[in-house]
Amino acid sequence: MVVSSTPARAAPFTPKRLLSSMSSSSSLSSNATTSSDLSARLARTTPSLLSSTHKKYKAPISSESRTRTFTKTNLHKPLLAPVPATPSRPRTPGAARPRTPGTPGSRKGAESPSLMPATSEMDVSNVDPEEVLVDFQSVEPGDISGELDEAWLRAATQDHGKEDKVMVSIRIRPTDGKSAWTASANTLKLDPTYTKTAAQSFNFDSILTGTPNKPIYSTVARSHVHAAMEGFNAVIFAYGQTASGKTFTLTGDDAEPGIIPRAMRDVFGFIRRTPEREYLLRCSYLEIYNESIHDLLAPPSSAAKNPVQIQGGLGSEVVLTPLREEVVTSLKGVKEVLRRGEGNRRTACTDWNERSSRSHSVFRMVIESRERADARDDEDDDVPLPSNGRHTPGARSQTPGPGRSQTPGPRLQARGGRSVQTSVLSLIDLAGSEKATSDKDRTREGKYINTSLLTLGSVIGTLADNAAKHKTDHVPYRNSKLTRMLQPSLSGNARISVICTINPDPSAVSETTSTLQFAKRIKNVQLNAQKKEIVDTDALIERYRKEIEDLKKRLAEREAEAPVRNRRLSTREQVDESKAMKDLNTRIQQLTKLILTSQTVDEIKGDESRPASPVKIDFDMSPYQLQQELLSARLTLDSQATQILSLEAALDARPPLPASAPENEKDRLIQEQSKTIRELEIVVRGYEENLGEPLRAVREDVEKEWEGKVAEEVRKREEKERWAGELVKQLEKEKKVRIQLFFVVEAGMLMDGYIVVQMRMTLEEERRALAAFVSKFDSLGLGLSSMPASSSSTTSTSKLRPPMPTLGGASAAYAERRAAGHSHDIDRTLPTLTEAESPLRMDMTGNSSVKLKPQHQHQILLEQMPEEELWSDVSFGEQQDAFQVEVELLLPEKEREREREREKIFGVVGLPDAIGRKGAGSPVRHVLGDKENVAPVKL
Ligand SMILES: Nc1ncnc2c1ncn2[C@@H]1O[C@H](COP(=O)(O)OP(=O)(O)OP(=O)(O)O)[C@@H](O)[C@H]1O
Repeated sequence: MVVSSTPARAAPFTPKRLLSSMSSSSSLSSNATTSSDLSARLARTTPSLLSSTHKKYKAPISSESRTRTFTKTNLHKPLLAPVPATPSRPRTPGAARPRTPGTPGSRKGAESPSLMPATSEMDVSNVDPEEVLVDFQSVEPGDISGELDEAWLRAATQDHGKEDKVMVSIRIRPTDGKSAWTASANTLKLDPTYTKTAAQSFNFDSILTGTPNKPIYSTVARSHVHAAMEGFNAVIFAYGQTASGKTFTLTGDDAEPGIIPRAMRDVFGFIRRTPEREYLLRCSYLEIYNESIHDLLAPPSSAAKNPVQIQGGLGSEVVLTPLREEVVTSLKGVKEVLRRGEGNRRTACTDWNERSSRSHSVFRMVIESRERADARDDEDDDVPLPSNGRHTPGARSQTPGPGRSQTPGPRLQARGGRSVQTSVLSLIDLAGSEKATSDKDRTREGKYINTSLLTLGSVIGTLADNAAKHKTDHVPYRNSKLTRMLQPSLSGNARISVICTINPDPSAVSETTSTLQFAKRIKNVQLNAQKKEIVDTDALIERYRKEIEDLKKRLAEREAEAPVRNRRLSTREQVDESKAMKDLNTRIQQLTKLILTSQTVDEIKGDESRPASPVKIDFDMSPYQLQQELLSARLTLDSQATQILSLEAALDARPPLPASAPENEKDRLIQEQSKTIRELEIVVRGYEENLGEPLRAVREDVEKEWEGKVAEEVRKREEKERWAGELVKQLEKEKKVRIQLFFVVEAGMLMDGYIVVQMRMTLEEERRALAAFVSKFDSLGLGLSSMPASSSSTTSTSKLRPPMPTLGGASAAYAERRAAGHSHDIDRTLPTLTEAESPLRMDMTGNSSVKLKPQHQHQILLEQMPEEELWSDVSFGEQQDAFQVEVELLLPEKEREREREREKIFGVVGLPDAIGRKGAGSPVRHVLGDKENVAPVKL
């Protein structure tokens, strides 16, 4: 924007009279100001003030007035003594630090001449706002110079203020000692050596370090100040532990002006760069001390007597009364206001800060603006008052919005069709949270401070929670003056920037962590700032009035000419003429209705007797005119009925709007939405026509290709499932069979055992019978003689020569056969079961399923049998001569040896002693049982 290229105006909205000693030089040279006026005002101004440059913002220190010693040179040296986190020990009385005054209420500001009511020329309850407007021409170039460098302009491109979240930045106070925190552009990490818990790390919009305040302003405040200038409410506040640098950030000092003075400079810079608008600026300055609100611009005596009260306004708005607002027209004026307010602030020396703020301070600027008349070239600008001299009450009322409800004072009015925007910029320096001190007064203040900060924390916590979980829980705004005052902004109708100041010292880790937790919570609060705009109805009404006058004049002229003219006109022309007159009438009625509607809003209450219908009947009309009137009224009714129908249809078709949308924005929103709908329809149509068809074709192809494959896969899967079902059934069956088989085999085995025992017994019976028979046979002398093999050739037996019985012959023959019979094959074992028959094939390991068992396990089981059982398991041969062999097998090796010896000596087979033995030691006990009374054969 090229400011210098804008042409100068003849008599624009520059202040027409000097309103304060702080007025701009252009004002000073105004015609309305005489030189004596000027010198009188200058006399009231302190010399330092007159010579002040834009760098001197610092107000004289109030009650504990002490000069700060910051200079450009010492800024680069270590500046700060480490700030202890807690008061470690009580201070010695009479130490170097200046004493805190006994009563904080005794404010030195009261003595300042500038605080006297007479000097406050800008306390302008009676000032005509039109005369104190500020525009680009009234801003002195010197007021804005020095800030417009490259970094400044670069910062202007980032507009955090547009977001619907609170902008949260951290400023780390420089320290000479060790820092417990490591900072990057957006992240702050706590050194693990200072925490016992898990590593702590925080993310914010920006992390700022160092002493210069200019980058701080560009980063955290500038976009919000601009938002306020554009019509949005904006709040910037500093929060942090005591002595962490809040006041330094907000107010600063001569060398490093803080956010407030820089914001004021920026406000005038903005006005200078906006030639199309004019502004009305009003400032107020208050503090909340021990839960009561004090007007810092009012004379201290009256401020103490009349604390400011908070009253409810419209919706969540608040009204502060009585609160002084001062109109400012230049930067110097603002500086003066700031200086007075600063001087009245309560500060005191505490254990941590030589000049600690003992209150929350709020500097507010109400900004009202409207388009400049010459920028608009509005023909109605100089419209005189209506002929009846009546103003439209709606337009004359105070400007609605935060400005109106807060305080009385001059208000900018919408004019000549130009609407007014109203917004409030609040710059807040909160008192710092702190711990109890040795001083009673400070401790009491500290309690109030901490309580209101705690309430702020819980309000923020609830708001953040509500936003995150879409809840509408009660927010305890009323629990403290601070939160109640901030209610309109915290509930969303403001752009908020918070700068949390921290002390990086390791001894302050817990306080810093709690500040960072607060910062984290407030980041989640949801905002939805809206512009406030007051539409000018006066100008519109004036326009209507003028039109009505014109129309009436034309109608009267026509009516006057009508009798003569009608005689000359054809019937058709007469109809046309009557139609034209009817149109004029209709238009007059419509405009009258519009005027009445806008006036009704404010007048109806005071004028109950006014007729409801705005149409007035003129009883002086001629019958012809009345007929025409009737005709036109009917036609109007018809067309209105049609119009209503079409309007209703249009209303139905209207896109829905949020209920909260401001009235004056609705048309624009509807237009925007209709445009978006049209564009979307075009996009959809384009998609259908261009992309839709090919995509559909591709989809169909793919579907076709995959249809068969999918069906085949489904079929295969079903088949597999069927097969798996069959398998399961088979397995079940098999399992059952195996279990049955197992039981059968078990039974078979038992049966086998039984049969074997039976057989053995039978054989044993037979053997005994045979032995008894042989003995008997021989005892009867019927035994055959033995026939040695050598003589067999000569004495061989034949049918003719049968062998002859001899005494003991049978036994001898038995012995002979025994001697020769060793070669006999004797089946010593029981017949082996076939593999299939053996019950030992079954797996008895406990598995439920029956499995085949390898043969060697059968053997292993046998091997594992005790020796005794082995013995008893030996079978007897069926042949009668196998008996001896059986005996041998049953005897241990030594017994067998002895047996062989005996055989050699006696030449006969004798039953071993062992056979005759009784008791557990007998190996054949089980076989012979109690039948061992069979005596051995004795020769
Ligand atoms: N970033 C900084 N650079 C240089 N000096 C600083 C900085 N921040 C704070 N200081 C200095 O530290 C001291 C305490 O700062 P300040 O008074 O701003 O703290 P505070 O947070 O406002 O404290 P309180 O809550 O007690 O009012 C002051 O002397 C101030 O100049």
